[in-house]
Amino acid sequence: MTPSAEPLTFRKMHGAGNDFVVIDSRGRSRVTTPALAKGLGDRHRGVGFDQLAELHDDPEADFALDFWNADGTTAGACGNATRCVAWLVMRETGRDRLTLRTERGLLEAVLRNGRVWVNMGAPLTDWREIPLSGPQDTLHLPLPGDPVGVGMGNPHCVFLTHDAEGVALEEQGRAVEHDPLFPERTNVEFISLLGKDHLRMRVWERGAGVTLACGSGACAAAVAAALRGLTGRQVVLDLDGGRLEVDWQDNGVWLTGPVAEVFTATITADFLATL
Ligand SMILES: N[C@H](CCC[C@H](N)C(=O)O)C(=O)O
Repeated sequence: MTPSAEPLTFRKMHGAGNDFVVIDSRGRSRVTTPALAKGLGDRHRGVGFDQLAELHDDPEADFALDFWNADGTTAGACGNATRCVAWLVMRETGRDRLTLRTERGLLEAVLRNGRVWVNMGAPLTDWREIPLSGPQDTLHLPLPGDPVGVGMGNPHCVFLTHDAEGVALEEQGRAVEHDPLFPERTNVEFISLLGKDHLRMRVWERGAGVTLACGSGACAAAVAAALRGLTGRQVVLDLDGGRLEVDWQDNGVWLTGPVAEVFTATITADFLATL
C-alpha cells in the first residue's frame, strides 16, 4: 500500500541512542501505516529506527504523538521520542512548557536548565492495566527471577539483578517479551544497583529488540526499584546509550536525558510505492 504518492520528509533523532524517525503530520492527515513503519524501520532497505513518532494536531494539546515500533506495531508510550519531539516543538515555538497527547492522555513537557522533562503519567500497577493475562501480584510476577510488572502506557517487566551487565539480554528478553503472562507482549528491563539511587539498566524492547535506551523502560525500572526498596524516587539510570534521569513525583513519573537531532531527509515516492 502506498501511504502517499508524494515524497515524504522526516527527521532522524535520538535520545541516548534510542533512535527515531519523526514525521510531522500537523496540518494534514496521518500517513503512517504498519507497512510504512515496517518498511522504513528496516535498517538495510529502509531508514532504520527503534521507533517512528508521528506528530499530529490535537484540539486540546499543543500536539499529539503516535508511536510505532520497527516491526510495524504500535506502542502506547515512548519516553525518549516524547522528549525529542517536545524539544523540537519548544525550539520551534520558543516556549518552555507544552501539553501533548499520547495514548495515555494529556502529558506535560517542561524545559528546566536547558533540559526537557516530560511527565510520563502515573505508573500502572494493576494487572489489568499492564496488561497481564490474569490476576497477579505485579510486585512479584510468577516468572523465574521474580520480576516486577509496571505499565507506563505500555507494558514493562523489570528484573532486579545483581549484575545487569552479565544478563543474556537477547535470549531472556525475547523469551519474556513473548511469555503468555503478557497478552500484548512486553518490554523487558534488567537493572542492578550501581550506587545510591543510581542504576545500571539494559533493555529489550517489544517490537524492536535490544535498544541502547528506553525512556518508558527507565521510568518503569525506577518505579520497580523504588517499590522494592532498592532506591528512592529520584533515580539516575546508566543505559548502553547514555544516562537518563527519572523523578517519580505525586503527579507522575518525570523523565529527562539527552536529545539529538541528526538530519532531515526525504523518502522517495519510488520507495513508498514498494510498500
Ligand atoms: N523506546 C521507547 C519505548 C518504546 C516501547 C515500545 N517498544 C513498546 O512496544 O512499548 C521509550 O523511550 O519509551
